[in-house]
Amino acid sequence: MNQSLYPEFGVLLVDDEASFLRSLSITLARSGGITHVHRCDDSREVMGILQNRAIGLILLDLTMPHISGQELLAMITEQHPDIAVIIISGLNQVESAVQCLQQGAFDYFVKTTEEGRLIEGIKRAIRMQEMRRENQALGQRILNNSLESPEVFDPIISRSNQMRSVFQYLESVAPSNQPLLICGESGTGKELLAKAAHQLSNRTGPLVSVNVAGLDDNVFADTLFGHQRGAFTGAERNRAGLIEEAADGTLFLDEIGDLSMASQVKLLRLLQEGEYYPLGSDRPKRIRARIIVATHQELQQRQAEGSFRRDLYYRLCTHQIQIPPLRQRKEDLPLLLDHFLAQAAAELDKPVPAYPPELPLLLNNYHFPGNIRELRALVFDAVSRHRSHLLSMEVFRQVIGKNEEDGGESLSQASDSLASFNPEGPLPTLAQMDSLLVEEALRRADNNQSLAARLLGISQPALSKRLKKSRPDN
Ligand SMILES: Nc1ncnc2c1ncn2[C@@H]1O[C@H](COP(=O)(O)OP(=O)(O)OP(=O)(O)O)[C@@H](O)[C@H]1O
Repeated sequence: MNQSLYPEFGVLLVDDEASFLRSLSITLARSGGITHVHRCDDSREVMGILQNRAIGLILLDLTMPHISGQELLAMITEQHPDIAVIIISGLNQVESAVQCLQQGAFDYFVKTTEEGRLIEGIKRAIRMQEMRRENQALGQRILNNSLESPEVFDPIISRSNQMRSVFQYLESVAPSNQPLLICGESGTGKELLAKAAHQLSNRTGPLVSVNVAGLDDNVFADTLFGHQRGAFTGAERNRAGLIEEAADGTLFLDEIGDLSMASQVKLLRLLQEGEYYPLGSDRPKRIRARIIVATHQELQQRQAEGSFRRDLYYRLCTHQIQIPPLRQRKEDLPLLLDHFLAQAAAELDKPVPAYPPELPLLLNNYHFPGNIRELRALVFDAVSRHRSHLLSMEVFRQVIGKNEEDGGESLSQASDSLASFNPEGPLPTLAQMDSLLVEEALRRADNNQSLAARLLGISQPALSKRLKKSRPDN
């Protein structure tokens, strides 16, 4: 994608007055950053241009010699129904406006319309076209179950279908200029996905990342927008902000859920207007970076509490990805375990250790509150302490055992499971529950008694005693 051009598809301006075309293209570039523009001052050439160029939006005059705008509109909506048409007419007539809209025009403006309103209307049409194209691309990928650039996802180890859908979605929205919101618990790989999105966008500029949690509003503005010499005491030189550093690339704002209310207003304005002012400057600059934000917070809950702006949330969530936590994609555990063992061994300059067959079972029964980051840390710790040829389970047992003892998440998970009792059926007795739990633990532990005992929070001899009682043949 050519980064100096926006949007990704062409915008065709059609008017018999060449001077109007010139001034309109200047306005589009200056006030809307819309630069992917073709001009045509001869209505007879329009249909030929549509055959040869990838046009997504047409700004069409009505009164023209040879073929009138209204005739052209009829031809375009019939032969190219996927192209949006906005009428920009010298005539301020309700009747012709209504006719054009009925014929399929997206919007209708008169040439004297205030510039801001006109640009906003054109941007609305661009956004709609972008989303339509993304939807089509996504539908196609899901139907074919395909990825166009699978190599981009190589660093993200996964065989989960949920993650595959996330990758397909990411490929469809990566070329867009609209913001991308990545949500997911801490350690699920949000930053890795932001990197993949940047790579897929084929932008020529860099990926610039910043964690905005806890940034005071002035620091936030200075970091993003930069400042002019003399803007405040100590500002001895002009300094470019990260938005400028990320020009033609991607600006990744991590932990957006923790942004202060004052900074949320600044970010909203930036996204709405596409412009910002470096501190101390009264000359606006246009943003040329795509914005990706990530958070581990529930933004909808933060809105309800009043600590996250609703309008900002709606701006950010045009494209949204929810990464599932590791406990919901346990099929990834064996792959990740092997991946981190190899990585740790290489980094620590040791041979890749083998591990006892109980290890995957133990991991499989853990809820990983810290997700993949936690698994990675556990494996690195185990490999660094490892001496014999077989990896010791001790590191894993210490952490996993401690977490289970602390209750916390696992207690709430246990009560989630209880919620699955049929409220209208009879309640099982304690004795029945006792044996159900033991059976379930043995199933999950693949009949490994020491692991099953750990899952049940009892010692192995205690479990063995119960089993002897309930299954005297054992
Ligand atoms: N699917 C994966 N395959 C390989 N490594 C992964 C995967 N997911 C995450 N990781 C690794 O786990 C660690 C945490 O990932 P990352 O920093 O992307 O998570 P995050 O969701 O951004 O976390 P936080 O919310 O705390 O910022 C990194 O070392 C990353 O390389």
